[in-house]
Amino acid sequence: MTLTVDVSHRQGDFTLEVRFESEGNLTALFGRSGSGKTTLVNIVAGLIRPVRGRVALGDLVLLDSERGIFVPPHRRRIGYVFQEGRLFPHLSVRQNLLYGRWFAPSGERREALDTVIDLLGIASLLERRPGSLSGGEKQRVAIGRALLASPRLLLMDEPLASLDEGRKGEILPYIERLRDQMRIPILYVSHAVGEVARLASTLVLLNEGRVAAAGPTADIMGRLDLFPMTGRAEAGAVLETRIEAHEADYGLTLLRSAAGMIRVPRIDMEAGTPVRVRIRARDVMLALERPSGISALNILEATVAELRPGKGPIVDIRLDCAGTPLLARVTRRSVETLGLRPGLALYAVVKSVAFERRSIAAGTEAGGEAGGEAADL
Ligand SMILES: Nc1ncnc2c1ncn2[C@@H]1O[C@H](COP(=O)(O)OP(=O)(O)OP(=O)(O)O)[C@@H](O)[C@H]1O
Repeated sequence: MTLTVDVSHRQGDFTLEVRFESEGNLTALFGRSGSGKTTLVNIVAGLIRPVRGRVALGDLVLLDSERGIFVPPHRRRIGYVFQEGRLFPHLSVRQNLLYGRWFAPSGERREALDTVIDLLGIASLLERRPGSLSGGEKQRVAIGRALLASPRLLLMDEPLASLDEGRKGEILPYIERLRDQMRIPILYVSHAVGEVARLASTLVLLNEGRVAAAGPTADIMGRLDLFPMTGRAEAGAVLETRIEAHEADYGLTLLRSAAGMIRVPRIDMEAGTPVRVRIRARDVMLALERPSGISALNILEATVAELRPGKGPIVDIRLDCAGTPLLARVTRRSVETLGLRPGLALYAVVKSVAFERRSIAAGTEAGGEAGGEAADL
């Protein structure tokens, strides 16, 4: 279902001027603090009425200032998951979930309680009170409560921001299942690049209240000009791959991608499963000749597409690996020594151990039917 947003708004000194369309199952709004993400989400939810604009979900118009249409928030049937779960502390998990279902119009309670409990793995928590749950468990219950209201759209505003790394890793697979198995579009706010790279089918990059770029996640992540906005330190390319085979003796998995075969630590999923991997620019080495006698297992043929000097000694490089962008970060000295320039053919070298669990995830199919668990390395 297409989400169309075209709005203008002013609050204090801040101007929001945003326009995008997304057909992805999970659209991430990504940008620095103060770029306007929460304002935009609140406009979509109907909590803020913008000066001008249009918001539509498929054929359903939620806002159209020209035609005088403004569907009030409680009529939009939009689920909202906040940074902290906001569960009712005096109700059990089961009661919290049933409270969510109360908002679903009768006859449209399509998300059966058991399905949601199973999807989010919260069966063992049902009789507990929120006070005794971990942060990750609370968020899973909050997502469940939102789902049971049969929303047309799910808004998730930094749902993992209050969790530590371990808890984030615990909840990400559930969000992936939600994305792949439920037919509810998700608008997901984050300023964590790893999270967005893993989850988003479409990425909308906001900068100072405007759309700096919007499109498929891999395309946006592969653009050097956006590094200042996506964050230089964590920058990396996203590759869509499929499991080719497992090398049981070595505990490795072989992935097929347009850029070539890639070996990563074992992923417990069947051959053929789509898997998305993120290769950080700082984990990629370059060689003019095919290296031999080297421990790194991944050697990909590439052509230099673009060089962009960063601060100090660093140069960011976009490579073209059979049409797929890969990013590398080397020193200015290496650029000179190797004579790196656009058009030069070379080899990109990536260690298998550079692929940590958090940089690998079950990928999304175009139709959103992928399913599968996140890689369990
Ligand atoms: N009620 C308000 N009145 C005036 N200015 C506001 C109001 N609410 C937000 N702003 C300003 O609007 C801008 C965008 O804020 P917003 O919360 O949408 O950003 P954000 O991208 O969600 O940031 P963060 O990641 O920190 O949550 C900020 O400059 C903020 O100070």
